[in-house]
Amino acid sequence: MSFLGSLSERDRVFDFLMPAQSPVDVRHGPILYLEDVTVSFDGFKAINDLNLTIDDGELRCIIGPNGAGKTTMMDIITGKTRPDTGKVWFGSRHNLLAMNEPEIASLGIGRKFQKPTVFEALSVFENLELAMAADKRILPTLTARMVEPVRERIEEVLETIGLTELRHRPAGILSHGQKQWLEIGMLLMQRPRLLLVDEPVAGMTEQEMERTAELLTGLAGKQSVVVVEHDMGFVRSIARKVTVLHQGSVLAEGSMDQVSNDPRVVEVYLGAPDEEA
Ligand SMILES: Nc1ncnc2c1ncn2[C@@H]1O[C@H](COP(=O)(O)OP(=O)(O)OP(=O)(O)O)[C@@H](O)[C@H]1O
Repeated sequence: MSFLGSLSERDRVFDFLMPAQSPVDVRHGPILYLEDVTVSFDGFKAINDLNLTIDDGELRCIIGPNGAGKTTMMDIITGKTRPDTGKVWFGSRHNLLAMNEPEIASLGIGRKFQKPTVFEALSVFENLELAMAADKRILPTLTARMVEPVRERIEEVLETIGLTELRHRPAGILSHGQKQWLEIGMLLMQRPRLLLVDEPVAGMTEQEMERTAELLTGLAGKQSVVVVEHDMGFVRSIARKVTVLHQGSVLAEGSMDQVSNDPRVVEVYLGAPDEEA
């Protein structure tokens, strides 16, 4: 049966408009749970007995010096890197270590890499449309027969990312910040439960940073958001709970004030208080 034919057979139009197929169970605990996770590269422990929990709807900032293991941690959550030991669970139902990358993504874990990867020749709207289709080969068919729920979802996301006015402009003309928001929008099209965002404000203007802070804090609650960022001013502006990674483990965790006054954090990462600003 053709793709469009199959649509008429179904009581719902697109899977992306529905919650993740196998719901994440957070009734008795966090949405993300890492226990005693260790991974070595050629004998070097990039992640070393890491324990981390993220609550449903939480916005968590992860900071730490270069090489602390932040990227490797994200790679483990998304299934790109397999740990040597430990447990990684998404809610109480999904053991992420038993799943591959596409399976993990389909649970509703979206990852935003530092560099934006939008399709520059396509319009903002088309980029969102493209992100919606799990099978990108169906895009031409979809464009010709746009269904209302899809359009509504795109409009909703355009509003969230603040690009409604630019919806018909090619993504190539967007500023760096706008491209980053578009890419976040592309992830939102799939209604993720957990968003992992790597250095979202690198290269942004002050104004773009402020808008990004509003965007990310606005997303929290509806989904869980984990932000890895080096810009301490930005972290301070969005932070609720902050986790400091160092040598592959959690060095400190708490409010921004708590961690930035922790002498161990000052020593390995932030420097003397007067250098912090
Ligand atoms: N595939 C790999 N092979 C060998 N070593 C690796 C590999 N991936 C990461 N490492 C090492 O593991 C450590 C942690 O790296 P990671 O990129 O996770 O740190 P990070 O906290 O993200 O750093 P940054 O802030 O610079 O992005 C580093 O010492 C890095 O060199």
